[in-house]
Amino acid sequence: MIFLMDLQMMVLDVIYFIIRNSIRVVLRPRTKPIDGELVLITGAGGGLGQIFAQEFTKHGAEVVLWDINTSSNEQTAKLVREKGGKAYTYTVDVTDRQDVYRNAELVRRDLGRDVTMLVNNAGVVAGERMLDCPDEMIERSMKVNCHALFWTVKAFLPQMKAQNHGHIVTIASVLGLFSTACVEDYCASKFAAVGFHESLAHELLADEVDGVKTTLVCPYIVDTGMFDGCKIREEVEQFLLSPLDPQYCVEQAMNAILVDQPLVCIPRLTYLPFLSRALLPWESNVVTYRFMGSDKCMYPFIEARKQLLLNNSVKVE
Ligand SMILES: NC(=O)C1=CN([C@@H]2O[C@H](COP(=O)(O)OP(=O)(O)OC[C@H]3O[C@@H](n4cnc5c(N)ncnc54)[C@H](OP(=O)(O)O)[C@@H]3O)[C@@H](O)[C@H]2O)C=CC1
Ligand SMILES: CC1=C(/C=C/C(C)=C/C=C/C(C)=C/C=O)C(C)(C)CCC1
Repeated sequence: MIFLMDLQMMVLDVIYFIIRNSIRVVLRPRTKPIDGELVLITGAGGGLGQIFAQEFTKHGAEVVLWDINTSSNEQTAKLVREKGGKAYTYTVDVTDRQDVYRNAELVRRDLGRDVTMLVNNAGVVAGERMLDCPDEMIERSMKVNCHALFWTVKAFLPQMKAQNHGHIVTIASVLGLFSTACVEDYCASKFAAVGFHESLAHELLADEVDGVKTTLVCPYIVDTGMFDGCKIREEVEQFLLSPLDPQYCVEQAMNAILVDQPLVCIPRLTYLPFLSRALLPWESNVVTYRFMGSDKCMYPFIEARKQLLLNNSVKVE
């Protein structure tokens, strides 16, 4: 009897959330205020990190900027301060867990308060075909895109849980939900990041830590330079899916974060290949990939990276 009542409640809840989320696509729910929050962004010196820092500042939050590259990180801080915001910079290699724990402690001591929002944004890609890819590059992708999530979450989640207040944001990728050829290191690490994030979100809910929110951000190609050269079929790119403007991508991510949305794919159209991967036979997906030119979309990207490396080594010599 209790089982049947639970089943009925569950079905009603499922229907309620489908309707609620469909309405939310049209009528955006009210955004939460984040003035006074302390937001830590990793990879803050990069394309998206720099814009995230400015967007969080616009909403009144203070930002702690972590990057392995001191000068680009300082550049982000400068942009934040020019906008009247408060930024604190730390040079951190997120793959080095002792460096992460040490700097987390430093942040706590320097600022005398806890980080309340963590944006795991640092990311890398090898940009080599599987068999040409040096082992160290594969390891680096796994360490930056996946292992680092464990270290930063271990460093900052305990205080969020203690206060029952916080937000963990993971910048993954659509390539963490479906894959394509020649980015094995990246796909493996981003699928892992998605798995990590979702399991953590379930853990928080199972433990009834309802004040710590989670948002998984999965963007398509963004024009930051990271995937320069990556190209699908011209007609599809032109009429359906062009690379995202970084500012647009971050604004969409912010919209999701500020309404505590658990998952956002940017643009929305990329939910489709995610669904078709799960629902259609493998071969059906393969023919779709061929038609859309997404089977070989990384070929020009890898060529461009090779060219870049060649030019750089020529310059060094
Ligand atoms: N660009 C795209 O097409 C897409 C990107 N994404 C994801 O968005 C995120 C941001 O990407 P984007 O801004 O384009 O990339 P960028 O390369 O512009 O920025 C990444 C930043 O992370 C830093 N970083 C790299 N390794 C470490 C490390 N070990 N410790 C600390 N910081 C590190 C980089 O420093 P340095 O420059 O010195 O290497 C760089 O400043 C990534 O997670 C990426 O995977 C998702 C979908 C699409
Ligand atoms: C595979 C695939 C597509 C192309 C996806 C591409 C090209 C994604 C690139 C993503 C990047 C570079 C993410 C970085 O994090 C389409 C056209 C959506 C159609 C269906 C399958």
